[in-house]
Amino acid sequence: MGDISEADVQFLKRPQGQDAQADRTLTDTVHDVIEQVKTHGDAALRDFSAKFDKTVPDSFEVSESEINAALADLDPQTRSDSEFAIAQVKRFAQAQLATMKPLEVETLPGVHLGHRIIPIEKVGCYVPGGRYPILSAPVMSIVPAVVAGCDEIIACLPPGAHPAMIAVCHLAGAHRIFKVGGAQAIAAMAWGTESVPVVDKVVGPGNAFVNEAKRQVFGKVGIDALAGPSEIYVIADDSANPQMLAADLLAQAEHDVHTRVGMATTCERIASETLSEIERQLKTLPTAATAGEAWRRQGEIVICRDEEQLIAWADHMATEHLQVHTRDPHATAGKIRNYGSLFIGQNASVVFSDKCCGTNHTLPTMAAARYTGGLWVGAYVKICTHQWIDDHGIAAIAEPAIRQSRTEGMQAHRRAAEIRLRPDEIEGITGGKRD
Ligand SMILES: NC(=O)c1ccc[n+]([C@@H]2O[C@H](COP(=O)([O-])OP(=O)(O)OC[C@H]3O[C@@H](n4cnc5c(N)ncnc54)[C@H](O)[C@@H]3O)[C@@H](O)[C@H]2O)c1
Ligand SMILES: N[C@H](CO)Cc1c[nH]c[nH+]1
Repeated sequence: MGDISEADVQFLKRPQGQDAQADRTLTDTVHDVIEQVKTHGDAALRDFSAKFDKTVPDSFEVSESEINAALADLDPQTRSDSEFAIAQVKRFAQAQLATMKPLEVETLPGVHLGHRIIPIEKVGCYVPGGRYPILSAPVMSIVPAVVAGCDEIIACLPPGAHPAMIAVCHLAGAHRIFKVGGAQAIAAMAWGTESVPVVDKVVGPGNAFVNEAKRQVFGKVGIDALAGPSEIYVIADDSANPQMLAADLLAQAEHDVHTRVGMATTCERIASETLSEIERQLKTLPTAATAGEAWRRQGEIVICRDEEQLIAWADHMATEHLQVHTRDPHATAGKIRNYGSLFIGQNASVVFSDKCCGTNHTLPTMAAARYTGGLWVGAYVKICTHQWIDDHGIAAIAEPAIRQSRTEGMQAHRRAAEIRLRPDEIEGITGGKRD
């Protein structure tokens, strides 16, 4: 398993290729945004807000009265649904945090090693808000930071975002909220401006500009993962329901014309029925302009020989969301390695995780699931090791360190080890005869 390519499977529908020129333009645009924000601070934020968001707020920071107004205007049912989502995400994050334990272990007599779990002090949560007011987005980025115990949690969202988004940022637990969007928000949180404070780590999903900016500021600040335009993949056998598959694929396709959606199946009937069903459902979908374009550009349907090939293909795609619609979905799921989050069986639609079931909806895209999972409470803490060595331990650990340092020609390292084993004997340090 593992080595599989497009030549091994049959395509009923292929996605269009990536546009390399568009990728280069994105990189250059974002580089310019970051440099301008780094050099000119708030003045650059004002320029980019005018250019990309067509609105410049009087103040980038959301005031207490704006928060209160946003809370007052929040429809009670919407508030209670958001509070439900907050509670669900909090419960799961708390349970996940409880699996992370501090460690103290004596690996040799006298050699004590351990780690502590330390919350990151300042985190910046990017809350996407360009196309849709995704009310669960602030919940996913902010609630785990609260659970982790971060001291300073700020949120940035586009200046045109719906006020309900501000209200949910507040309900989720953000300490300060800023109306700055896109790459300029990421640059502001990484480098700081007169209005926006520097953070230690930037988290959260966003469009291609936001993700390219996260990639470019990585190093100056930490980032969670690249969580770009949404993706969904479904693997299915002949037991699947094409109407459900089409509905799930279109649900992600409505995000963005860059959304990658696809399915692989061992059953040609399911493949062609899903293809027709997508076209049928698009006719009545109010967001068909975006969803239809995403499907035409990025949609794919693949036919695989058998379940083994289906699993190899899913691992090859390493998509953000992977739904498993087979007769024994738990057995199939247990064999898959690469996914941002796994949705096992027909009832587990991505839409539930998107909104409120409690797993985090911020997940790796662009095949980053090969090397990372999604945003979680663990992304807001550092696991930092420590050690202490008593007199028994010195005897066990110093000799190999001395020999290794000598072999490497690292004489200062050798001396620093030896002074602890034979304190009076080191020439050049304690006046002894040994060097
Ligand atoms: N992977 C995940 O976990 C996940 C979760 C939620 C949302 N998403 C994705 O987040 C994205 C949200 O995108 P969005 O656009 O609605 O909101 P967004 O907040 O990510 O981006 C809006 C910002 O983009 C900037 N922008 C717009 N056009 C620009 C241009 N031409 N040049 C430079 N900057 C520009 C603007 O400043 C604006 O504030 C979608 O692609 C969605 O699929 C992903
Ligand atoms: N599917 C997105 C993550 O890729 C999250 C989301 C929430 N609501 C709708 N979508």
